[in-house]
Amino acid sequence: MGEGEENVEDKKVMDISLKDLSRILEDFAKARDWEKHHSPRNLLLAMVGEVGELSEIFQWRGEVEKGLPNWEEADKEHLGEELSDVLLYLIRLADICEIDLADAATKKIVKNAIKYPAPIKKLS
Ligand SMILES: Nc1ccn([C@H]2C[C@H](O)[C@@H](COP(=O)(O)OP(=O)(O)OP(=O)(O)O)O2)c(=O)n1
Repeated sequence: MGEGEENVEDKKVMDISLKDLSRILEDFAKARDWEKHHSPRNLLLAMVGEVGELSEIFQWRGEVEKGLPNWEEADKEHLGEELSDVLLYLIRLADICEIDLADAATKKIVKNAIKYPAPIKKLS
């Protein structure tokens, strides 16, 4: 097990930065000599594959209620894993492309707020 991996597997992580996850994924790939496979295109295709696996969980279920009240715990756990696979490939893709994802996402939220201003609430 590489540096940082024990930490994320053994206890519930309440807060971790995108940068920390990036470094863990970099170490993970280095330890397995996978860096040669982690090209932007390969990572993008792997991520899209995981989006497909994520979609399969929702496929044929009909509309799903917020909080997934009627789901089995095992299905919720599976959902968490597929969401994580998408996130991890996205973070790795951004890192390999030398995009600071936290910075880019924060700037994009600001841009969205300018494009879609919230309606002004009247004082009553
Ligand atoms: N070359 C690789 C292969 C895997 N992973 C990591 C990123 C994902 O989080 C996870 C994906 O692993 P699998 O390809 O085994 O996919 P699943 O975990 O979805 O397994 P399965 O497809 O059997 O459900 O492993 C990676 O970084 N680089």
